[in-house]
Amino acid sequence: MISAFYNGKSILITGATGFLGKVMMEKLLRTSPDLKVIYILVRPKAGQTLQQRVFQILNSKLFEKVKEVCPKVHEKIRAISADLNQHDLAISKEDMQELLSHTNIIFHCAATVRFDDHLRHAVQLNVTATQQLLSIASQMPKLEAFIHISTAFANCNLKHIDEVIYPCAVEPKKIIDSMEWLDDAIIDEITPKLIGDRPNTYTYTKALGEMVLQQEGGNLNIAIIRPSIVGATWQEPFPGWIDSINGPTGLIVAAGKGFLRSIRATPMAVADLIPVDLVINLTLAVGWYTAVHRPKSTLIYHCTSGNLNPCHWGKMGFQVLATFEKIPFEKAFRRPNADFTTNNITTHYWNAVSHRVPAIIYDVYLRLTGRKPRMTKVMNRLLRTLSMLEYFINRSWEWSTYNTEMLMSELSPEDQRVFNFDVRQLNWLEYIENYVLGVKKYLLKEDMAGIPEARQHLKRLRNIHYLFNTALFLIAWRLLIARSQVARNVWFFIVSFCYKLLSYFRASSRLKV
Ligand SMILES: CCCCCCCCCCCCCCCCCCCCCCCC(=O)SCCNC(=O)CCNC(=O)[C@H](O)C(C)(C)COP(=O)(O)OP(=O)(O)OC[C@H]1O[C@@H](n2cnc3c(N)ncnc32)[C@H](O)[C@@H]1OP(=O)(O)O
Ligand SMILES: NC(=O)C1=CN([C@@H]2O[C@H](COP(=O)(O)OP(=O)(O)OC[C@H]3O[C@@H](n4cnc5c(N)ncnc54)[C@H](OP(=O)(O)O)[C@@H]3O)[C@@H](O)[C@H]2O)C=CC1
Repeated sequence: MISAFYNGKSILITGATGFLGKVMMEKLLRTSPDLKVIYILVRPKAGQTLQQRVFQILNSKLFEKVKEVCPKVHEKIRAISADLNQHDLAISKEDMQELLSHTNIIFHCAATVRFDDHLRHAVQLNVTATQQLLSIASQMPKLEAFIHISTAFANCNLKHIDEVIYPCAVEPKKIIDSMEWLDDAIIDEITPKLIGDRPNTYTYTKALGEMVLQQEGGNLNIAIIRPSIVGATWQEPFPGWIDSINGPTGLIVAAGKGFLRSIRATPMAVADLIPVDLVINLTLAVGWYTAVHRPKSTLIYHCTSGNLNPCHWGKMGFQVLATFEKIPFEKAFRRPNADFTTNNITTHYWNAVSHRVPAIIYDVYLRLTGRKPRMTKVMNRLLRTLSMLEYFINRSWEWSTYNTEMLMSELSPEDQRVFNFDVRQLNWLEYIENYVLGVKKYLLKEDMAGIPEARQHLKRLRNIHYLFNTALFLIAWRLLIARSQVARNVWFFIVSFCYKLLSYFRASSRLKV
């Protein structure tokens, strides 16, 4: 039923070149190959035309399967030049006319997902662009549904989050207006006050974006999806696909390559990860439901795992490390062996001992061998990233999921299978193993044939590690016995004990002969 609904439709997707957008295009084309057209708003990027960007995406591994059912995928995608940072989204008059007269469904995925984006930029993309898209949508006579992708963390200042839009202290309109005349220095000064008890501009502006939908949605048929932390594909088009470094993925890379050795996290906090294909299945089901059933009010759907199938960061971290044993990453800096820390003192200690000192030693080695030092810079970036993510791995949230469960019960058995968003069916251990494998194959583009060499490399690193530790111990001991009578006495005791033991064994072996 859902597949049939999208056939013949003209669908507009923003953020189609991003992580979620690509998976959405793929699924739509695979399950509704007779859809009329997917309009995608794409901004030009340096050195690449729009067509080149789209061509690159459609020729990637992700789209291999879809070509079996929809060989002419290229003809179904119509890229429209747009920039969500610009007034009217910088869409040409002709393109705008085409969008206005044909679009049936809008999926608004585009956003800045950077946690530390400047408030002006985050407001422009996550709030003002949403407002402008709404205004465009309100002029579309054939529009059946406007589906907005928000985040489950838009209200992360609360512990229990319901499927409602929570108001922010300052009206979004006022924020949008003030961004036009305030200079950067003043914005920097007021940012902490505006974001209040949220950790960053991202979560704050996503919350403002929701308010804009509520206040300026007019008669539009709107629904909001709030996914938690989106991870690699679970099942479709194949397990483990991922091409984004955001969220846990970057830390999996850093741990697998041996840069990340310790991380401040609460092992028993819920890791509310959700596979990207599951998010997209729910989104497409919501698109269908919103257009066909036209609910009286804007429904919000939490796309989370914690209340139905919880997994904790401790279990997840453990499984990630276990997978590195089977499937090591290539050219690791050190052997993957990360651990969780739970307080400030141990975090500072391990950051110094496991992150900064090895980086300094390696940079000294690079300098001595005539190369440019770079490891300290890499480590500093990693530590900065860790500090940004820490907020989310030391807390647990509860999201109610009545609407999501209601929707599941509205689907036919066939739709429940094709657009499966039942997270209770997910086996975490299997999922995480496929995730790590997917990071290696699709993000790092490492060949599976290189695994034996990667194992050898890890063995060499282990030997270097033992050698280094032994040398360090001997140097420390030598310094100690030069300075302390007690240490000297202990040393003489150990040496004479070993000598006596050796003499005893020699004598007893001679007696036997
Ligand atoms: C038994 C115990 C075992 C322990 C084992 C440990 C194994 C580890 C596995 C599991 C660990 C769990 C980790 C959990 C992480 C939880 C994340 C939660 C996030 C929740 C968010 C809410 C969800 C959303 O709504 S939105 C999507 C999320 N958005 C993001 O993730 C964006 C975050 N990124 C940023 O904001 C920026 O990139 C920032 C601020 C972190 C860094 O900005 P900066 O300007 O300094 O640099 P960039 O140019 O952006 O990047 C520099 C450099 O860093 C790399 N990088 C970027 N992001 C990450 C990342 N997440 N992890 C690691 N590395 C990252 C980037 O690729 C660049 O590298 P280059 O080599 O320089 O190109
Ligand atoms: N990933 C996650 O863990 C989660 C994501 N979400 C939400 O899901 C949505 C998609 O996120 P995700 O796919 O991960 O993000 P990505 O960063 O992968 O993609 C963002 C998309 O927005 C586009 N975009 C950004 N700026 C502009 C602009 N000025 N003009 C036109 N397009 C622009 C990007 O285009 P370009 O390719 O040109 O950069 C890209 O297509 C977002 O709304 C996010 O808030 C919610 C919860 C978790």
